[in-house]
Amino acid sequence: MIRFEHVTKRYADGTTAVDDLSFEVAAGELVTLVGPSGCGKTTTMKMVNRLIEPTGGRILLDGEDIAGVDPVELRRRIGYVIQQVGLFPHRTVLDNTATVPHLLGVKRAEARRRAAELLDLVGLDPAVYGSRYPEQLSGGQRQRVGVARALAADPPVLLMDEPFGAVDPVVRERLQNEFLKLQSQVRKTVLFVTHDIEEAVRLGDRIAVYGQGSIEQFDAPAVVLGAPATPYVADFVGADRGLKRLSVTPIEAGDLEQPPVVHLDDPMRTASARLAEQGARWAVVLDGEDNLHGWIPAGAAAQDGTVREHARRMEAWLPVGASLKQAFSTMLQHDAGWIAVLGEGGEGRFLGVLTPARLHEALRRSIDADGRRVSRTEVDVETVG
Ligand SMILES: Nc1ncnc2c1ncn2[C@@H]1O[C@H](COP(=O)(O)OP(=O)(O)OP(=O)(O)O)[C@@H](O)[C@H]1O
Repeated sequence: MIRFEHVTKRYADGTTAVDDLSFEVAAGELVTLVGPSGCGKTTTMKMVNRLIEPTGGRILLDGEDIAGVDPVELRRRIGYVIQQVGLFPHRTVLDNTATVPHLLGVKRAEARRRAAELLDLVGLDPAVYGSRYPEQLSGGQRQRVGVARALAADPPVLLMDEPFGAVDPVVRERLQNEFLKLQSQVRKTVLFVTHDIEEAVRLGDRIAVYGQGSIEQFDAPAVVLGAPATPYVADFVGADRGLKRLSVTPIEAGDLEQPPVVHLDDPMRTASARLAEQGARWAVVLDGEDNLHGWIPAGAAAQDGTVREHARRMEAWLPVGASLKQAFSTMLQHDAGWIAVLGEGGEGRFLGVLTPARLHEALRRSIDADGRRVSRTEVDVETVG
């Protein structure tokens, strides 16, 4: 969708901001450009909507060299969100959002109707906020209007330059989550500039880590964190990259342990025998439909009645595909030594359990797999103890 071919930008004073840059962003993909101040991120971005012209190479949009496209026409296909949103101070939130479609010839009523829908989509009730003026909004709300406005003309491409840079960390995280949800619905092709590696990792399908004017690594977040391509990237992503990586590494079925499983209607005698046979300290309890009910400790091995009378509920569970960070956090939240993992969507069947040891193994296996570019199931890890 967006393709950089050997793009260079040398400013008049001789500064080379971007040097022989080549990369591609697929349709519907969100790529974050991350790197220290002055490394050329904004220059890269502004070349896409021709606010800056490259001095070498070319940029293709949907296969078309943008050098031959009229800049005004080009910008209609590209939404642009920046840190200081630049809303019109004397226009209401609704009119701010409706401006571009209206300029493009959409009838005023229709443009306003669409603007109200978009405000809703970014989490601002149009009935409450639509008639306000920008100065009557918080910083986070202004950024949301900026995103709604950029989406108003329904462009296939979005350029976002530190859009959440000026709000406090809590609001920032909320905006990031909302934006991810929004992106899963609208699936724009997005180039997103940030200097914050956490933000880059959370949002990006892939990340471009910039050195000085060039890309040091262009990969999925988990790969950048698990297998940094150069010492520079390792240093940039930080010493705690293992911890950051937890949040971008999903739980896979192959990571799970299979404890003894009993059913609610099993006689206790059967359950006790199964626990003893496997030398287990607890078993997972499923109901008649094989859905997770809870667990039963070996200590409750009374011989009378059914499992139902002794089973305990289990709240610590996650769907497969949730992140290892969520798994760790769920363990801590429920003070649980393990969590149950269910099929897709969380309503699925019981797949197995994740223990701290298994979590650690999963992390090591996925780092190794990314480093060697093989699938996680192909990796064996040796464990200590
Ligand atoms: N108009 C200009 N003339 C000369 N040099 C420029 C110009 N604009 C940017 N530069 C230089 O080009 C380099 C890259 O700038 P750019 O704004 O792309 O960096 P950035 O990675 O976006 O930085 P930041 O995160 O601080 O915004 C910097 O060294 C900058 O000083």
